Amino acid sequence: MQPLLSAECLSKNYGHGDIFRDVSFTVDAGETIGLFGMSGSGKSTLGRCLIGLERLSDGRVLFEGAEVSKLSERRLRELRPAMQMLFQHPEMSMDPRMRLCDSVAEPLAYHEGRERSDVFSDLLPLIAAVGLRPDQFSCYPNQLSGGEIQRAMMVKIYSLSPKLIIADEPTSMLDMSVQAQILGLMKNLQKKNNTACVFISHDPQVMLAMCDRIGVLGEKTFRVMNAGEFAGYAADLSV
Ligand SMILES: Nc1ncnc2c1ncn2[C@@H]1O[C@H](COP(=O)(O)OP(=O)(O)OP(=O)(O)O)[C@@H](O)[C@H]1O
Repeated sequence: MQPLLSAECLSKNYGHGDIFRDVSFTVDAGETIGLFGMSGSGKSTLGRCLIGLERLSDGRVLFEGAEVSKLSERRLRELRPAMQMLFQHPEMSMDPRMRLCDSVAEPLAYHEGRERSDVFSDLLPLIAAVGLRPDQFSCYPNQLSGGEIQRAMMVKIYSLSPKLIIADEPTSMLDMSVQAQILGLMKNLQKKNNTACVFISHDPQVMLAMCDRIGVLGEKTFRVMNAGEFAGYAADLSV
């Protein structure tokens, strides 16, 4: 079976030497693969390259067999709902002047050519699934907590039924108990929708809680480990 995503010999440099080099891995439908590495190792850059938000220096990314960098603007726009990104600072992905009901409904409304208010009523089951109340969506982003905005962000992203989510440290700004709740929600939604995920984090415990396999970005090296192997590697790091 063809993988959902194939990363083949990826390299990136900004003109001052490679940030990462020779990165290869695959992601199957419904699978979560971690990207782990120290600060500055290139995790976020790699995540952006995977879905065509940033240009690679070398190598190619195939999404459902099609090379992402060779897709036309139109095809990339059509594919956008299938490839979503969840960020560390969800408030930056929400327009501060827009009520949350409009923000979360906007992508699906745009994609399907419908009114936002019409789309919002379709999102009620998803809103319940992430543990929010519909009335909270009358608020502006600055009226909710970080955990609540990340939940609202999940409504916005999952409304598009993505096949792949690049989650870039989505819980690192949240306290431990809220972090555990959000990770649990992500796991449930992924399982229910068979969504694949590339989960970026520098926290070994989060990697082990979320990921089937983990790609470790080292000093110009990249190695994919299974969870057992990674647990041993992480234990050595903390000695
Ligand atoms: N647009 C850019 N232009 C030049 N250098 C960049 C750019 N974006 C990232 N970098 C550099 O690439 C390197 C990797 O950055 P990146 O943010 O991908 O690392 P990271 O592993 O996600 O780090 P962190 O865990 O601290 O978020 C850093 O040295 C950064 O300064």
